[in-house]
Amino acid sequence: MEDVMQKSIKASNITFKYDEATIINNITFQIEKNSFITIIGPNGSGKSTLLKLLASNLKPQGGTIVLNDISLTQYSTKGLAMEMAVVPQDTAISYDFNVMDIVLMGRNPHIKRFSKETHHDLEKVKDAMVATNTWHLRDRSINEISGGERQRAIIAKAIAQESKVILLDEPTSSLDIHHQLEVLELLKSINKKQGVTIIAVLHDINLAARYSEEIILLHKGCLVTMGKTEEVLTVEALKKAYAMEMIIDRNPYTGSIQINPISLIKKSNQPQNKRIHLVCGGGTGKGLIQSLVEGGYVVTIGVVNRGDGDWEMASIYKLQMAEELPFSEIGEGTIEKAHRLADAADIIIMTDLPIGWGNLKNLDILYKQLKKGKKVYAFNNKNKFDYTGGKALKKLQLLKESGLIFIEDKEHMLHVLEASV
Ligand SMILES: Nc1ncnc2c1ncn2[C@@H]1O[C@H](COP(=O)(O)OP(=O)(O)OP(=O)(O)O)[C@@H](O)[C@H]1O
Repeated sequence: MEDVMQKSIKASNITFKYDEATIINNITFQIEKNSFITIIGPNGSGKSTLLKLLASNLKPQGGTIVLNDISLTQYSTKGLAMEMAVVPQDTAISYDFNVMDIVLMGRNPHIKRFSKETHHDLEKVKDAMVATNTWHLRDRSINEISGGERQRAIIAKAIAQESKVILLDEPTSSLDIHHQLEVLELLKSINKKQGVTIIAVLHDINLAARYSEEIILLHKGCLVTMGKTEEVLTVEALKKAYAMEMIIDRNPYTGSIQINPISLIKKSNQPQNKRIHLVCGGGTGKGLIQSLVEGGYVVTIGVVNRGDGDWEMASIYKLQMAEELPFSEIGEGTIEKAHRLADAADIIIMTDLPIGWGNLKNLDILYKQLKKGKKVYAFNNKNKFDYTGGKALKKLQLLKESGLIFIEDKEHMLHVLEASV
């Protein structure tokens, strides 16, 4: 019993259909009080429909939704409005009210029948309008302000309503980046300071990652996963929902996880099984790997250390690799594998990677292929190259004498490859 009381919302096996099409398919989840949760998923996955079900604007054909231990079906309109405010996706309003009148409507559940708003109601309205930066718009017609201003006004109405749950459908969709952050910061602050549960549909995964503590991930009306943001936003889960490869790292400024989608669409009229072996490491080859794979080349990698940026990118594309344990010196078996991969390649490229004692043997791969008469390219080093006290530089000199071709950067390399096809 105690457990149930803690839950703000409990949805059990909810199913919703439009005609014969199942839009929400047997979804079960619980949302704790004071949560900041976002619903994400690709277009048409059922996010808005789920929000409308939670708002009781739609009724599920199967399953139940319980708010604070009471089924949604038991609430009167006013009773539900005391508990829950809704900011819909479409904020267009057909009547020509001024902005303050609209925000004041948020106080309706609190105003007794046939009574007028009190000073307290007006104070609440003003507070909400100041917080959403709409107070200066109070006398303007709701239909004569911008879409972004209207969105903020509707959020002000929801805040003025003083309910313990606010549902929002894409609250930042028509806002510029400044107002997006302002609105999400505001929602975060009322979530933290006033304990208001925020449930928002967001299509921007990075904003969801930055602001929400928990995420519901939908795909074709089914729940892919739900849980703490960092646990839900995994490459696997996102791949399943969005049918795209993504790289996940951390935003160095905000510390929140950051999703970088990678397109896998291969161009058709492209190079035809030409094999390229890439000697890279430490993330110096990430961009090139992506461009080469998307360009239709068969790319092999190595030796790289497991877990580094290039290894991660190559793993996403499932490339053949000669890989070594993290921070380990290249072993005999691994270098042999790298030689075999390079033997099978038409072209060898070395990125702008630093060479230390651990990966010095990688230079031997280049030397062997030069001796075989293959084209071997190396990026002109912009960073420090030699961490072996001169040994790597000596080997580089030998490579130069053996015909190593230097290129400037990734774009230059792609240009050279294109010209040589
Ligand atoms: N009124 C309706 N009648 C019939 N089908 C509908 C209706 N509203 C939505 N749908 C369908 O239900 C599915 C889910 O729509 P929904 O708007 O919930 O998805 P969504 O994830 O919010 O999408 P988006 O990211 O594009 O806003 C879609 O296939 C949509 O075409």
